[in-house]
Amino acid sequence: MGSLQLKSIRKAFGTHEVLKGIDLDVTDGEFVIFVGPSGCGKSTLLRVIAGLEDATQGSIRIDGQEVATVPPAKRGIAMVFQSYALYPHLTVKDNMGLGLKQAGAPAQEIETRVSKASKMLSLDPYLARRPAELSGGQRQRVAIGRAIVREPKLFLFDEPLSNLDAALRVQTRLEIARLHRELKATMIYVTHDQVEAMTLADKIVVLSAGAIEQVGSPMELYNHPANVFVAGFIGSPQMNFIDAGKLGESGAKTVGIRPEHIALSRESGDWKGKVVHVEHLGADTIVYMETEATGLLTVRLFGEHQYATDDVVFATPDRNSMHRFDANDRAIR
Ligand SMILES: Nc1ncnc2c1ncn2[C@@H]1O[C@H](COP(=O)(O)OP(=O)(O)OP(=O)(O)O)[C@@H](O)[C@H]1O
Repeated sequence: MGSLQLKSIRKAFGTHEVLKGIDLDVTDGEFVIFVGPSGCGKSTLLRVIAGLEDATQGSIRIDGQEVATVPPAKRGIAMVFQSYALYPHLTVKDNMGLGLKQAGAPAQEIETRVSKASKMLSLDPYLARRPAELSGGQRQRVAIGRAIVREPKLFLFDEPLSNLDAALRVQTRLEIARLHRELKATMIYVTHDQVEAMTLADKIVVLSAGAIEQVGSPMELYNHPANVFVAGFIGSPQMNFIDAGKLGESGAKTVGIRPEHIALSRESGDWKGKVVHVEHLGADTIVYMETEATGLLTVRLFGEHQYATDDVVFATPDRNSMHRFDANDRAIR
């Protein structure tokens, strides 16, 4: 079991309030991802859950039990850090078993659990090595293995893949998804990476300046962002925002349209403009254009296209996919 309830969590460092009243329910087995701009409080929230920081106020319940005053080691939590935090002088096997050993588990039990985790993570060939003799990806797997052997109620990950190169990030991301399926464990994960958030999460929590902007499944956030902040934060390239007045849209202040919901033509369309830059990504082409009606517009086209800077083009938005926001930047449903 591993459910988590946060109620009115506040955290201040001196007079600087970093978390401004966080309420969140995580159900057993859920994969929850915290995203938000740098400094919004993601890591602090994770550290408060782990007990590495004390909340200034609020309640934290794990499986219904208040843990705000329970020390980190007794919360049934295992945390995986970006920096791996392995002991350099211990072998992989001893690094993985250390937590259990310190908790006084019998040697046979440690052996069994380490062996099971090392098979899950394909670490068997490296058990006798020390961290310095491993690649970054292997070290991160050891750090994950060390968390698994403790059989925690909650796994907490703080940007675990950000020190890995792009290919290894993808591979490790798939491994974490598989582990989540196999372990059916509750996981809470902080990342900067949109793709990680969209592909791993059951539920994404979007934070800004210490408060929750929206909680929802990846597709809920993508299709129904609650406000301009979430609309601009989720999705890459970013949603286009256009002054509603310019489009003759009454009742809205801002209209949002995602780059993938705009069609381009050389002959005709709603907004005439000029291409200012083109990015050829192989599978996609990103066209940046300037139109009188909208200002700078980003358009994402599937496949290869021969548009070039200074071409005159017409953009047509898919009107059914437009988002409308009121004067308070809230979505109009
Ligand atoms: N120990 C501390 N003392 C004082 N201020 C702190 C401390 N830890 C964090 N902060 C401040 O709290 C705010 C939130 O920091 P936090 O690390 O939680 O943000 P984050 O969203 O994880 O950022 P990033 O994405 O850059 O890692 C920042 O303004 C940071 O400077």
